[in-house]
Amino acid sequence: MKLPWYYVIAVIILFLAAVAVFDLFQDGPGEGDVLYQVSTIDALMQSVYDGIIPNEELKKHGDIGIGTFNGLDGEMVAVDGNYYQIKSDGVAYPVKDDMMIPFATVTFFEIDKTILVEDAGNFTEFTGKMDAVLPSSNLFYAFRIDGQFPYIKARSVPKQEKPYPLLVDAVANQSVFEFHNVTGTIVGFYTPQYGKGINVPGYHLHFITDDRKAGGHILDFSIDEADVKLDITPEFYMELPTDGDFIGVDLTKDLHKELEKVEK
Ligand SMILES: CC(=O)[C@](C)(O)C(=O)O
Repeated sequence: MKLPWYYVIAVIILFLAAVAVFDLFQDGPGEGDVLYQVSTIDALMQSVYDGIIPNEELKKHGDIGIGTFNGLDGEMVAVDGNYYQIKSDGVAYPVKDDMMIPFATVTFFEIDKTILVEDAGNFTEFTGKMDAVLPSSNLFYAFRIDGQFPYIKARSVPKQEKPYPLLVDAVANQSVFEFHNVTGTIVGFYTPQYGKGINVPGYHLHFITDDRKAGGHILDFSIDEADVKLDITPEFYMELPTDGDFIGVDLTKDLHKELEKVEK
């Protein structure tokens, strides 16, 4: 018995609809929640600044993220699939596809949870409020916070020349930018304490203004009221250098004291 073509079409549509509805009621993270990382923070701390993949490759793995560029030339902010390089002049430049990346963390952002944060007077208070409501301190998360912020203190670092200095020495020449009552987007990641050495344990946040013209690596900030959009990223993929300074760098050291000087 040959079914009329419209019967077949109807069955296919019904099947696809059933799959879509089933997916909507699935708990937990969305599909493809992969955190994609280039190199490690402890390698960066020890001057591994030569890029290993071009930004054209990196952006295939995420539409939101943070990082830096070849020679430690500025701060990366990726949001809505647009990648920006905030240089030490404080200006956000579009990232060219051939720019090489030594360190970055990106993902395709899917909101799994929205957390209202109120009256966080500084980064430490923000951390305390978030730590109290995170689903678990054992998971990796991506964050996005759009809004107006009473205060943001951010930095960028100038391009370094070889022989490269340690990150803790490079940031001694950082440019610091202070924003007051500024509207924009904070993007970043939470790394569990067991991930130290791989990325910044706790919160690593970058900022870009609403007009996408300025920003940097967040050293301090405050929130009156904002929705923190959170993406649970249970899968982790890391791209490591197979040559250059990474091969011989000592990654057994405990650098948490140096990291505290660099990150905040
Ligand atoms: C260079 C910089 O500020 C980074 C990559 O965001 C960091 O070191 O955390």
